[in-house]
Amino acid sequence: MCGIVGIAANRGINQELYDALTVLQHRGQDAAGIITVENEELFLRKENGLVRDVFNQNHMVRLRGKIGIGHVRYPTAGCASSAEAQPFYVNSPYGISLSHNGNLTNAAELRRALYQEDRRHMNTNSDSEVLLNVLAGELSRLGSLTLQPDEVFEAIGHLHQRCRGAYACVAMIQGFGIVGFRDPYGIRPVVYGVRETAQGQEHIIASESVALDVLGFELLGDIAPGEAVIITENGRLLKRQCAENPELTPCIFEHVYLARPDSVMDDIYVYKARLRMGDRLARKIQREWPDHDIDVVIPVPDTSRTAAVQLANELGVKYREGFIKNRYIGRTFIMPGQEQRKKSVRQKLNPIDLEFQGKNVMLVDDSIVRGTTSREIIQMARDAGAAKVYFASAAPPVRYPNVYGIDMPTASELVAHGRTEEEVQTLLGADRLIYQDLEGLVEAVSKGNPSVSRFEDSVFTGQYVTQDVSDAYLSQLELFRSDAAKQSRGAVGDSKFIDLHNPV
Ligand SMILES: O=P(O)(O)OC[C@H]1O[C@H](OP(=O)(O)OP(=O)(O)O)[C@H](O)[C@@H]1O
Ligand SMILES: NC(=O)CC[C@H](N)C(=O)O
Ligand SMILES: [Mg+2]
Repeated sequence: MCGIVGIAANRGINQELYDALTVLQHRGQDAAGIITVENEELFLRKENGLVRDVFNQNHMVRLRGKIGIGHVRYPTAGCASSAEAQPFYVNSPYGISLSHNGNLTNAAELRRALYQEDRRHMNTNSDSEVLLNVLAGELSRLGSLTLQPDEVFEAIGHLHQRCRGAYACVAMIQGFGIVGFRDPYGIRPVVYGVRETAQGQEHIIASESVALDVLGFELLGDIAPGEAVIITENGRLLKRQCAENPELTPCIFEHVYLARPDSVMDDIYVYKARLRMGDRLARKIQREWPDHDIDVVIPVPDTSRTAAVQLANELGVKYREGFIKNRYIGRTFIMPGQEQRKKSVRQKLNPIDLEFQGKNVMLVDDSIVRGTTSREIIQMARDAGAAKVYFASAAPPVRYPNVYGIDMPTASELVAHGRTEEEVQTLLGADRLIYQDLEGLVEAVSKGNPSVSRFEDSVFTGQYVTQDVSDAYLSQLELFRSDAAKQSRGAVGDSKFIDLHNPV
């Protein structure tokens, strides 16, 4: 996942883009960027780091203009170099920049075709640069001197025919406006909204509705799978379905972990979906372990809190905040290397001993992925004096790699891959481990919008909705993106990179 935003307003939007990115920071902590345009001149600032570190006052005053787009990055392709921070920019045609959330599954083929057919050269391994060049290629074939909305819609229709995988995007086309679009399965989220001002309407496109709330925009809706939404420079909003067979299949993991609880996605309140995950999990415990001896339910902050509170309610057991989170440490799971992730769990969470001493505690997390957090936290609970340590996961076992914008490229790094639940329990050192069933999770999420009949749930099932993910593709991905591969290339961190980017 990454966070994307685009704003077209009647006054300077640098501060609002910045504010939107801070609200989307949970979607990517590695790099951030903003590009704006004024009088045909583009202004770009992007760098590795958190939003607050990337932009200083000098950068902000130089980001002039009433139209712009931004990005926070969590790399899932290429490497962590600042050269792959987004938005990406290409000068021809028109001057186009792009912020992308997701991951293409046919980036390598597209890259070859772009060189052979269009003589387009790319110097990074980022799939987002490929996507931008596909868009640029289509627009240069179709676009007239004064670009028309119909031409943009048609170009995006062609892009859908060529690109595979997940892409929720916002592009800025110099002299035209901004355009948001979403892949034909709608795997990653993207919404749009409007704000009335004395000077007329202003519009926003963003990954999550929470960015609209904070900036005072009214939510108009989600960009539908395959759809494109154009906001022209003079504030007109137009939308059109550009894909032939769109089918909404949103990523269910957004609801488990990725999104903020105060966002609404595809008409589903993430917060309520998480409450229902707690409900379903409680029911499973009541079914399978009616004579449980849990004294207290303790969440693993932050994301699991919502599910845990409901689980405790349903079970009629005390809910206690037994771990205090250091608010200055970000999300551990989306950190780039295993060493950093492991170290951060201990730095991030500290137990309050008296909530553990002599008690049978049930720790609740939203998910167990590599097992980094659960292993550490179970040991911390024991060290704090717990009599028994039970562990519950609001999601089913994560057993398969993700290829659509979550950096889980390697099956063998997933603690539940090829293991039974009992084996995972032993490995994590829990006295009992309970996972949510997939049916329970799907029910919890889809109840918010029963018209969503299918979710992208490959991390649990190994079934990939785009149907183009072969074993060879997965092996290739593992070869390039596993923790071990990144480590041996020295690709975690940025110190090796020079300015015209040389991938490692
Ligand atoms: O099994 P693992 O590989 O450890 O991954 C799962 C953990 O990572 C996430 O927490 P994270 O610290 O990223 O963020 P949070 O504070 O939002 O819960 C998630 O909420 C789980 O706690
Ligand atoms: N997580 C994402 O959405 C990442 C976008 C893109 N694939 C990148 O690596 O930059
Ligand atoms: Mg967590």
